[in-house]
Amino acid sequence: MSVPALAISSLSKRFDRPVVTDLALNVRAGEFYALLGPNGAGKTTILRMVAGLLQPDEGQISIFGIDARRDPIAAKRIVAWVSDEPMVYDRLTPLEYLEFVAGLWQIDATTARQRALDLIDWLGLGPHADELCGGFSKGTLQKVALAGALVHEPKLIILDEPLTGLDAGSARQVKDVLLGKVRDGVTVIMTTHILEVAERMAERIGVIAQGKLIAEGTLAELRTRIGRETSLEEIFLDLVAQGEAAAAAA
Ligand SMILES: Nc1ncnc2c1ncn2[C@@H]1O[C@H](COP(=O)(O)OP(=O)(O)OP(=O)(O)O)[C@@H](O)[C@H]1O
Repeated sequence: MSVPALAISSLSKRFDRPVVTDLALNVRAGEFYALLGPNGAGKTTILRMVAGLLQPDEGQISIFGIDARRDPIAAKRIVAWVSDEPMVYDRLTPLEYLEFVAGLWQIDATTARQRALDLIDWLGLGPHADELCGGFSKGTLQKVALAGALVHEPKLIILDEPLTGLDAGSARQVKDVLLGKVRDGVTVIMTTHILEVAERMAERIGVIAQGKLIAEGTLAELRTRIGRETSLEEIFLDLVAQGEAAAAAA
């Protein structure tokens, strides 16, 4: 069996209260995995720990067999993190920004330019290629940030609500780029509140409530679990209600 893209075990994090508790989660290499859950369930906290941006209190995180807590630099080399708050340099154009990021990864200039131009093309950033990022709308910035996260050709792409604030055309471009990456063998893990996106794009869906994985599977498996032929929205609401009732009873 191939090494999983992500293997999390016994992961816990508390702030003023427990936010992630004894979490186990596995994502296969090459899989498109959607993480769903109500507001405040702990999705971003989990993904920030995976991306090495937040220190867990306990637990193990393995990324393609690399112990991400012990060797965070090796893990970061193969991971992309795209947050829902895009941060790019205002005084650079998308091309300059992408070449700058490629330079940080020590990618040679010719390869960097080609990758930057490809990403600009795939994400429909061509019309803005020579404008400064400082003047961009949130949606355009979101696409530049995504391009920046992909320039080192990561094996695992982690996205927190990547489609928020994007118009239909931009959302389509981002979805196409992500599906293209999965076709090329890259693993994608994404949080979303747009259930239709999870339904259409993800091979497996994990449902988080109160920092725990309360259900996981293909849409068909989740349907079987609640025993009704219904929409993902109904399945989601049912599972979350069950998870919260179980947590309250514990
Ligand atoms: N740095 C922090 N300090 C204190 N509490 C935090 C911090 N980061 C997150 N939290 C709390 O942890 C809980 C989980 O937050 P998190 O952002 O992980 O949830 P989420 O599932 O991503 O929610 P949403 O769907 O609303 O984005 C929330 O109650 C949040 O207020």
